[in-house]
Amino acid sequence: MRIWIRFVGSGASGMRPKVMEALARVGIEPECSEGTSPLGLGVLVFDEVGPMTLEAVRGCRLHASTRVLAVATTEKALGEGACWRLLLEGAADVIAWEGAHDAVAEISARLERWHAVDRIIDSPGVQRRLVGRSPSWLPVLRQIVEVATFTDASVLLLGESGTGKEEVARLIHELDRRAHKGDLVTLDCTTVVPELSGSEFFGHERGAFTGAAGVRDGAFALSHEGTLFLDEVGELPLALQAQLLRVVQEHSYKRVGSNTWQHADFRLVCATNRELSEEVTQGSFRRDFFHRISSWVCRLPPLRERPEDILPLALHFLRTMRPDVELVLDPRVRDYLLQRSYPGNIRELRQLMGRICKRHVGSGPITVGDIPSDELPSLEGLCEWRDQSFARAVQHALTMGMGLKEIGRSASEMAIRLVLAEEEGNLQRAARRLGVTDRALQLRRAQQED
Ligand SMILES: Nc1ncnc2c1ncn2[C@@H]1O[C@H](COP(=O)(O)OP(=O)(O)OP(=O)(O)O)[C@@H](O)[C@H]1O
Repeated sequence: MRIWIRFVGSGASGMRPKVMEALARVGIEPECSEGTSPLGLGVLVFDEVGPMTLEAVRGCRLHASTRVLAVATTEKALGEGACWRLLLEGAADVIAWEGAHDAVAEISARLERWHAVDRIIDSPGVQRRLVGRSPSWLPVLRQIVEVATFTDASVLLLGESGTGKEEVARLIHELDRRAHKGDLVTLDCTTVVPELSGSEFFGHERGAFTGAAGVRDGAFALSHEGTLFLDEVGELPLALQAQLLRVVQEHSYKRVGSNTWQHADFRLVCATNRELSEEVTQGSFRRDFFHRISSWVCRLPPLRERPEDILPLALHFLRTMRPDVELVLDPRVRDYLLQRSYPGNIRELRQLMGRICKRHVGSGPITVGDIPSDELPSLEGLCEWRDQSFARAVQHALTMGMGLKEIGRSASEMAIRLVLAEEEGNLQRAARRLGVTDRALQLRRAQQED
């Protein structure tokens, strides 16, 4: 496992030999990252949460793949809310070296777990299914992978339509490590008919009701040792939520028309695009049921919060739709895809790429003529269309109290991130696209961290 380490402050630097030796004893030999941009997993040792420490933690946010464990030399350094500040600035966890029962064991346990999660994320199984490396998406994906692989917790997926909830449910099932894994059973709660819902969920005995000609297994039995995915769980009627309380908690239930308890061992994954906690407050969703389905809540970001993923997703869809040829996007099409809004999120982008693909002929780049005519911006609206999202972002920054310097810095930081994502981390190509030299781009990134 390759990790980096950085010491901030004289007190921390003074501890360097002691820390390095202790880590080496458990087989961790980190590379010192002073002056370079840290990439991947790492440890930041500091003696106080001052501007230098906060800036160093912030610098790690530049690469979505970087994860930093902040280690205070003393417990005192974490007083007065300092650890929360570090977390909010981007640290993945915070511990104190002194005062910890066994600091090295704690560091090593965390790094090993994060490393295992990152390896799973890099595996073809995950990469094929869920594309994206943006700073808004990667932490969410890490959570999903961790909870799916290392726990049996039920998961509640929240997110707008088309953000990938069903795709994530499939991944959770795939990553489940049970030895004799059962099936993934999906039940769309919008299609559950109240009169038949009992049978749908619990199954029924022969003759339980008119038309029940034979014994039938319900969703709980079918998902035994597997995963039960309740899609659109926000649509479940209140009365049905009450009926499901016991089985969701204790995993035992009775078939309709039977007095015998059955047991089903399933992982529950629920999804909704509704704000369930608000519905709980309003009384339109049961509080007790909400708590039982939400031992782990995961909010999938809308596509507008992960602009760096738009082009990688678009190229991924092109590859799946036209596996015979490596299609590329003309710069103006790239620009169009980045400027456009996607109320239907990833599904909308996928559909758009499907339409573009159908119009495209040959094996050359996709050009503006491949964009369906009803998708084109009107001439009058063209300037506005191009400027709107940028203006909105600047407006937001101003509302947040950011000044010209910070706005300029954030804009170039974003441009660098977008281009690096598009160019799959290739510095030379990114520098060419940004109109700067490789060296200038490297310096720019280093400055952003200092
Ligand atoms: N990260 C991703 N990488 C590649 N494809 C994705 C990704 N996320 C979603 N998709 C694709 O986008 C489409 C919509 O995803 P999905 O059906 O999972 O969304 P959803 O949130 O469940 O939508 P809804 O709430 O409308 O049911 C699917 O075709 C899915 O394969």
